[in-house]
Amino acid sequence: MEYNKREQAVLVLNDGTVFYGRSVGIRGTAYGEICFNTGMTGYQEVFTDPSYFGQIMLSTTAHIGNYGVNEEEVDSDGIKIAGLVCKNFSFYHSRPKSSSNLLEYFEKQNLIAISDVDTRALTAYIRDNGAMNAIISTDGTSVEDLKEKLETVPSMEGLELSSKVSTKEAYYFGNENATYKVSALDLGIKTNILRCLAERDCYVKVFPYNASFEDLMSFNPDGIFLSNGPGDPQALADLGIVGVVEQVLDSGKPVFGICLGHQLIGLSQGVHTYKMFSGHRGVNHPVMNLNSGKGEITSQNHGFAIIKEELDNHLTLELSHVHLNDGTVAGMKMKNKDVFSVQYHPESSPGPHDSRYLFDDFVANIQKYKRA
Ligand SMILES: NC(=O)CC[C@H](N)C(=O)O
Repeated sequence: MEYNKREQAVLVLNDGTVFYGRSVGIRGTAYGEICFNTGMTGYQEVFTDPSYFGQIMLSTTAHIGNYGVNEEEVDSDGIKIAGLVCKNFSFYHSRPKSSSNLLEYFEKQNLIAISDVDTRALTAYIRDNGAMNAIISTDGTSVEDLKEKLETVPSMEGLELSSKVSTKEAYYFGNENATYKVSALDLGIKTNILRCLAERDCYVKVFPYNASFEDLMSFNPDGIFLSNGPGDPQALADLGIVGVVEQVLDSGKPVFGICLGHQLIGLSQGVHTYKMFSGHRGVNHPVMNLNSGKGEITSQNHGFAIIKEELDNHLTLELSHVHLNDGTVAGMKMKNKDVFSVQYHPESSPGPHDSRYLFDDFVANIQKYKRA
């Protein structure tokens, strides 16, 4: 359909603020927490990242869709965001490696999306007013009805969402003749993490979020990986998963945690998480590695974080990486164990590869463990 013939669409924020645009997905309404991602490229990886489940994605980059869709550039089995808000949506794309255009992809995957929104104003508004729920509608529902619906949408704080995106059955990833074996707890794992492990000679068995410690050990792993994922980490911990994490840390095997996995390691050691005023989502977040003294530009996607002060003089944990924009906890390690975790995304899909060394460090810990 011609661009200027697309139906009018509307976005309503929790506080009643309204923005208008045009529908560039299917007809309907979608709701969730609205969050902005500042990455200029990598939209398909972002849309399929399970950590975004339940969130309406606001893309600050001015163009979405211009390089189409490539079936290989996914981080899970399909789109995970609840809806999309963007400025210019491209109905035409140009790229030899693309298999279709973004509109067809949205239609196939049932995504509700609106374009032609003043995304600069909207981003500034959310940045100044903090994380909030929103609803977008492309089917003509009145603003009054949308406001009413919005009142019933739960806050992200207190929401457990790993159960909605985790695998139902355990599965294997990589080459079964690889040198190392890793058990991964899937709390909403991004496929590129599995690729990064497989590339480093690891054969991975991926377990559902509610796997027991015994399940994870049944693979006789040389190391354990705790994944990223959506929702409030405390709500997931309350399901009892924090007890499994504690057993994993006590096992003496090397452990690596990313994002939600990192937050769970903290919760298992008695430190707390909090909901950030405005999360970190993009591909240019500066982080300092306190051990090497080097900076790294990282890919990030989180709305919760570890309370930094609680790491001061902590019995078992110490700070290893700091976010240079706001000083928040970007990474930590256990004092007497080969256990470390980061709040950001070293698999960087999308994003710069500065932090891929963390996968090498994990494998080095695995080698050390196997030698001992
Ligand atoms: N990428 C992630 O794992 C996100 C973790 C958690 N859901 C947060 O928003 O902080």
